[in-house]
Amino acid sequence: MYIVQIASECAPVIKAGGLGDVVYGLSRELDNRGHCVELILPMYDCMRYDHIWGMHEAYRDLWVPWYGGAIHCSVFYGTVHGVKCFFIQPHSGDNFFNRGHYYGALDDHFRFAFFSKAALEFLLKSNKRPDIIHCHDWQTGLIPVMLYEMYKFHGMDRQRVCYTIHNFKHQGITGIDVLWATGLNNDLYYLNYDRLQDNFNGSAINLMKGGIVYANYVNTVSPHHAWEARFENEGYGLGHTLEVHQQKFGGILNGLDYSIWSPEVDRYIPTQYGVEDFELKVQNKKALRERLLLRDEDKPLIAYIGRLDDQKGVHLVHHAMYYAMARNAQFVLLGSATAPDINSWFWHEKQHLNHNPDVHLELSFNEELSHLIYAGADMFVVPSNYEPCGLTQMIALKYGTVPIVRGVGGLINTVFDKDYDQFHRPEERNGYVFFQTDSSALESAMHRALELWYTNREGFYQLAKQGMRYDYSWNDPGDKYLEVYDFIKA
Ligand SMILES: Nc1ncnc2c1ncn2[C@@H]1O[C@H](COP(=O)(O)OP(=O)(O)O[C@H]2O[C@H](CO)[C@@H](O)[C@H](O)[C@H]2O)[C@@H](O)[C@H]1O
Repeated sequence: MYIVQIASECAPVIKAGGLGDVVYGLSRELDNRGHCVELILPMYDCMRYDHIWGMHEAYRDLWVPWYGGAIHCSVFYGTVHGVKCFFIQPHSGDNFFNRGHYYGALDDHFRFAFFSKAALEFLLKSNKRPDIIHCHDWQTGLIPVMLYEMYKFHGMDRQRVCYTIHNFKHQGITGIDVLWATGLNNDLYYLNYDRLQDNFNGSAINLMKGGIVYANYVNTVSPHHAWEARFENEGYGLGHTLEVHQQKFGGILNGLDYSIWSPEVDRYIPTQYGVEDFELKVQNKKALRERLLLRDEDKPLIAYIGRLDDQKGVHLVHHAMYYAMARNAQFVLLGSATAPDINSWFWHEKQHLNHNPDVHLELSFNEELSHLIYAGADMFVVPSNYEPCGLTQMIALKYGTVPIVRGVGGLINTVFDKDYDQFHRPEERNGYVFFQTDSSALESAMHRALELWYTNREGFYQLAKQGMRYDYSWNDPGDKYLEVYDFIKA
């Protein structure tokens, strides 16, 4: 099958979070199975060019219609660790992708609407006719809309779209100007409840809703979150739209690329290990402590890695840090915040705890360090408010780092409580789960994990090894996406 993925991220060249991992991992999986997979991405100034091989200009004069005129673009081609990628570079005063960051500009809706338009225009002009176009999140929500309302009439009538939602909170709610910019124009037609009109703001369009309405198949990234999005408030206002389109909506759990995320082959950790030689893991704990100048004593080490965002339950992350200290454990945090208040809160904490030999806050994005933390920590907290899938708990499991998670979204599909899980036998359980959003709920789960570490070390290691035996690779999700593609293919 010929599959083109269109997305705003692809790890490790462009990674702000889990979207990048998934776009890369799924593409590689499908490629390994013999399918032809190509990616179309924006050519950001700040992406990691050191991960692109053989970059060269592949299409010189791509003129992308935009408002009444057209924007001149070049398309570059290169491979990212084996995955074929096209990068779109517009030459215009708007500097859409030369902002020094991926997201967070005031004109983000225009930047990614332009990207969506340019990606389709590139497919059209270069005569690429994939069986499946797979696009992701609000940034590419307009792709199925433009495909079915415009490009279909220019010879792209056999392309089918799978649309994956990684985060319902960010939907791309914007004014009708975007319709005029992209040439969809007819605002009365699109500003309709059955099409792009936002479900709550009648004069705004919602790009994610457009993706849901027009795509041939829509999914979010775990079965439980698919349920939450429809029946609880986790669809952030799109619940009714999902209800209307329920026959083409589902949940497919993300996978992990174990050629990158496995302690047996990880290039970024000093000592590789697996279930059989689990005792070597402690060497990475030592290396992590050395690197972060933490005291080397017989104490458990608890970690958090992730965006510092309301979604991630930052108040509980903060609480976990102080609870760890109160329980004579160590805590390492690697995260970055985009919201100024959360950012300054954690910088303040960092200064306050700077000389504490049991805590380290690393407030940056650091892919290499994240590997050492997964390998070096004993426990890993994920106290999210909501979590469509969550990759960090799955990575932690693979590294024998016991996850302590809140029971929401994909966390509930992947972590099974050692003491209370009712659906898995004791030897299949792999972590700790709590449900409420208050600090005592978190404390009770952390307490159970710490007690096991302090009073029954062998039992704790046994639990860690049970986690390592789970297979959260792309094997199974790869099958599921291919079933979807087969089902919708023309
Ligand atoms: N400061 C930092 N330094 C280095 N690495 C860092 C880092 N902060 C985060 N990471 C890495 O980024 C990834 C984050 O994965 P998450 O599942 O938490 O994704 P996120 O919430 O961004 O994305 C959304 O999409 C993904 C993918 O579908 C869903 O799993 C998730 O639930 C949904 O919210 C992990 O690989 C993690 O190691």
